[in-house]
Order: sequence, then structure tokens, then C-alpha cells
Amino acid sequence: MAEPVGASDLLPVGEARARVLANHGARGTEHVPLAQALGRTLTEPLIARRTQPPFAASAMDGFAVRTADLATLPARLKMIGESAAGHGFDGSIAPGETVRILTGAPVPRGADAVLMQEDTVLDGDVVIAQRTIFAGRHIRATGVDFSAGQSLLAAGTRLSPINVALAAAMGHAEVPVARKPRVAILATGDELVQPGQTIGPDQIITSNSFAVAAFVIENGGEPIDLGIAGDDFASLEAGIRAARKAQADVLVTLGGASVGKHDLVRSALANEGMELSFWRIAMRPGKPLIHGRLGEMLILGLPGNPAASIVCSLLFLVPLVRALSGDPRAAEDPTEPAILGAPVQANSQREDYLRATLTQGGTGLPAATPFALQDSSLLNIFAQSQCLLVRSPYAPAAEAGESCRVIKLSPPLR
Ligand SMILES: Nc1nc2c(c(=O)[nH]1)N[C@H]1C(S)=C(S)[C@@H](COP(=O)(O)OP(=O)(O)OC[C@H]3O[C@@H](n4cnc5c(N)ncnc54)[C@H](O)[C@@H]3O)O[C@H]1N2
Ligand code: MOO
Repeated sequence: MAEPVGASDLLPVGEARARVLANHGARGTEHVPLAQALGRTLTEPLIARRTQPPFAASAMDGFAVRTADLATLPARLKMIGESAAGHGFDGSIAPGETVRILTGAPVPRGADAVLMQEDTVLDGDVVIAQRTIFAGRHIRATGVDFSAGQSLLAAGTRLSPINVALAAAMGHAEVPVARKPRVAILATGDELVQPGQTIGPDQIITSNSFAVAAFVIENGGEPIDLGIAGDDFASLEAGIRAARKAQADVLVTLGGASVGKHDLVRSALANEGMELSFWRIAMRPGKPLIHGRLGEMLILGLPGNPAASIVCSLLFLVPLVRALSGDPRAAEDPTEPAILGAPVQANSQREDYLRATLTQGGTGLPAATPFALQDSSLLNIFAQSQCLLVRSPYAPAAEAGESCRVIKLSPPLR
């Protein structure tokens, strides 16, 4: 039977995103050294293994004192030793005595405050105190930061630099985090070669593979580059099997998704047993997107046009990789409000993602101005864009200054 190719069977973008993200979460836990934990997501709550500080510690350089000794000033105290960070004073302070103390050092027994060095005069081994202080002054109580047994970082926390420091202070050398999802990337097309390879007159370089691998890395996944498959079943099926052998969580194919006679990807995936979730969505660029699963391996068949593959990556692959990494940002709406920097025409059935500049005007929202050229082969214009201007299906024509929604692109690296 002929396949339906009419416009009416295009799935709305929101429905397609819901299907791609449905019920996907982290696929198992691994324990990684703290030095590799930045940006990873905890799969279990992290419990403090120790109390911090583990002893009452001085907050200042000065002298550990008994405040009762400072009732009458100036007070002369005999210095009987020193307590330094890492080398506490092994004794206690009797009335009339003091111990030199450094910031972070344990407060000796008998002392109930620390007098700052600036408030004293030294006369040999006699410290002359020149002000009174209250009990507890400049002492950090045991456990004022946290106590052993406290749960300080919840499961699902994406570890920031500060979180990593806290985990270290809590006594964790390794942390349980969501395993990195493995994303196999298979470019398809007889016209493609790798950068640096000898190139024939009818050939172009696979650029999409690099964008997709970069999105995977940027969002906490591990890319597996399966190279380029030709436009024939043997080559495509070998690529799909290589992805399964590599135990990929996701297979991303590039190109061959449309209706042309050499667009064999969907058939090759079906031959290998893919259960199709959808093919073709109401989106521009990105219409021929394929989604399905092959056993445990999820499939995203991205269109070959560079802009289509990148927009589909931003809308579908990025949240999927985040979801499989346990990243709480997976469910976030990627759009934000802006205003139009130029008038736009009425839209058709497909949700439009226009490459646009974003300029900050005055105090209000930034203004998005689409480029005149929007062909989905254009990569150079994409690289000059600061956002995608999102136009809903059948949105009416709109004037400059009217509100709109945009997806901000990563700022250009300088
Ligand atoms: N009769 C129709 N023709 C087309 C339709 C349609 O509905 N009816 N859809 C168009 C749309 S929309 C898109 S998008 C493209 C997508 O087609 P494919 O996914 O089959 O992609 P290819 O034909 O393989 O390639 C399209 C284009 O992109 C270049 N390409 C492919 N792979 C890469 C890569 N890895 N890096 C850089 N560039 C790549 C390829 O050389 C082609 O120029 O179909 C429309 N046609
Ligand atoms: O999805 Mo296609 O890129 O609209 O040309």
C-alpha cells in the first residue's frame, strides 16, 4: 500500500516532544570520582559522613581565653602554648592562662572565646588583653556547617561547582550519578565524506555529525561516532547493528529521512525491527523526523538538511539526552518571551523555527529579527543567529514590537 504523504498526517511538535520524552529517566547509576562529577546528576541523596567543623574552631588569629579573666582591663595572661590548624593544643587552659590560636585551629579545653590578635599587646610570654569579649566570641561551634548523618544534596541534584565542594567536605571521594547515556551517531548518504578526506565533485562534508556529537557532549551524554553509511540497505543495516552492538541508548541517524527514492533510513530501521512512534511532524525545518525504538535503543532519525538536524537536535535530542542523564532540565520549556524586531508573515500548518538575531533594546524584552534567507541547508546563517524565533502553526502576520517566543542559542564562543 502506498504510504500517506499528505500534510494532514504531520504530528504537532508538542505531541512529538511528549512522545520522545515519555517516561524516560536515568538508565542506571555509576560511581564517579568527585573530579569528574561536575554537571552530573545524583541518583541517591548524599548524606554527610562527617561533622563540619568536627571541633570548635577559631574564626580568627589571636588568643584562646577564658572571658572571666577579662573582667578587669588590661588583663595579663600567661601564654602556655599554641593551637594551629592541623596541630591543636593538647592541654587545657587554667585561669590566668592563654594559648596562641590560629584561624581554623581547635579551641583548647578551658577557653570560651578567642580574642583577636589586634586587641592584645605581647610582652614576652605575657599577653596583655585590651578589651573584654563575650563567651563564644570568634568560635565556630562544632557542626555549625553540618552534622554527620544529615542529607544535604537530594537525589536529582545536578552537581554545580559548589555542590562538588560540599560533597568533598561531607567526606565523599566518589558520588553516585546517572550513567552517561550513549548516543550512536550514523550519518547517511553517498554524497558525504569526513572533513579532511579526499572529496569528489558531487560530494559534501558531513557537518551534522559534529553538531549532534557536540550537543550530546554538552548535555551530559557520550557520543559514539559510527561514521557514514551509504544509501543502500546493506550499509545502513550494518550501521544500525553497530549501534546495537555498542549498546547505544539512542541511535541518531542523519539524512535519508524524507520521501526521495534514496531515503531508505526508515525502511532500514523497520527491517532491523524498529517500532515506529512517528514519522513527519508539523515543523519547519525538520518535517521528516523519525522516532521509534529498537529494543531498549531509542531512535531519532534526523533530517539531513543541516538546519533541520540542528533544530531537531535542540528540540528533541537535547531534552532526551538530559532525561536519560537524570538532568532535571529535561522537562524545561526551551522558549522564552521576546518581541519581534521586524514584521513577519502569516504562518502555515508547520511550526516555524526561524533563525534570527536577538538585540537588547532599552529596558524591555530583547527583539528577535529573522534572517531573510531561511533555507534549511544554510549553516553559516545559523552560526550568526542568537535565537530561533518560534512561529506557531497558522500564526497570523505580526508587526515589529509584538510579543513572540524565542529559543536562545548558546552564545558564540570567543
Ligand atoms: N518531495 C519531497 N522532498 C522533500 C521533502 C518532502 O516532504 N517531499 N522534505 C524536504 C525536507 S523538509 C527535508 S528536511 C529534506 C530532508 O531529507 P532527508 O532527511 O532525506 O535528507 P537527505 O535527502 O539525505 O539530505 C538532505 C540534504 O542534507 C544534506 N546532508 C545530509 N546529511 C548531511 C550531513 N551529515 N551533514 C551535512 N549535510 C548533510 C544532503 O546532502 C542534502 O543536501 O528533504 C526535503 N525533500
Ligand atoms: O525540514 Mo526541512 O529542513 O523543512 O527543509
